[in-house]
Amino acid sequence: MALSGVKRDRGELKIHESLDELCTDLADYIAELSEESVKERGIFAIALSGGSLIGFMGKLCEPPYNKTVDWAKWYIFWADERVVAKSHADSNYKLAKDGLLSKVPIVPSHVHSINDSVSAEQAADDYEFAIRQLVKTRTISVSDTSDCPKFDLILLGMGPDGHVASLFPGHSVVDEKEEWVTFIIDSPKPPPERITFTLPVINSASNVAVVVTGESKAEAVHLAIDDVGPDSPSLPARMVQPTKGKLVWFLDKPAASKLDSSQFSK
Ligand SMILES: O=C(O)[C@H](O)[C@@H](O)[C@H](O)[C@H](O)COP(=O)(O)O
Repeated sequence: MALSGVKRDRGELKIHESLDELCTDLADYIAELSEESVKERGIFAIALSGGSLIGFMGKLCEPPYNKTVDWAKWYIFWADERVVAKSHADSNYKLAKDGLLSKVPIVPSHVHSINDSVSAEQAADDYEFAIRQLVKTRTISVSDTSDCPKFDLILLGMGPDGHVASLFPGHSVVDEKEEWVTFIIDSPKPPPERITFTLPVINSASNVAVVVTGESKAEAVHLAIDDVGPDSPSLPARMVQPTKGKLVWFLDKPAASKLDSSQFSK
């Protein structure tokens, strides 16, 4: 059974005994949010990331979810994308297409991937423009407190350095406040050219889930969640603090192994 706890300002923590348990819990969580959102506004606007996340979402392609989720109402976006051709092995679009989107009946015109034939800067501008059009028509809701888009769900992974989306520690993109989508051409994790949602957009979402597994990330999980004091490095993952939305961490035991355990109950 998963351990869970709520940490003030750091959201809900769910710690799983096994990856299989984590995947089932994640599929349940996404399916429930999809149902709620479709009931409320007829649409589910979800932003994906790359990395191991897509593999962890695999159960959505299996019964019962493949038949019970209202896939026709899903609109797909990317919280970050590598600026490579959509057919390239590094493409987050390709990862999601092969691992999820091609296996469930999503409407092709609801899949909003980046323009991969222009520079990173242009791709970020084009993506922000596309999102602005969809906010205008309320395919994506709008935040009550800013003019930012309010995605129904943003799914993030986290690197061992504490990066989320393509917001890397110490990089100026972490401080971007004006743009919704920005770009980098010097990513420490290859490939170097990427576009990424900015923190104001991530923090305007109705729901944000960060999915993190493995011992190599335990220290960053600790720094992102525990009360570590002002002298500790402020990781991008720690800056994920939805203003009004709900934050949930999906962890396995190795990733959670350095967390202060006093916050959990069975
Ligand atoms: O495009 C990317 O590189 C990702 O979106 C990135 O932010 C990823 O989510 C983390 O690096 C975690 O990746 P893993 O789960 O594979 O470690």
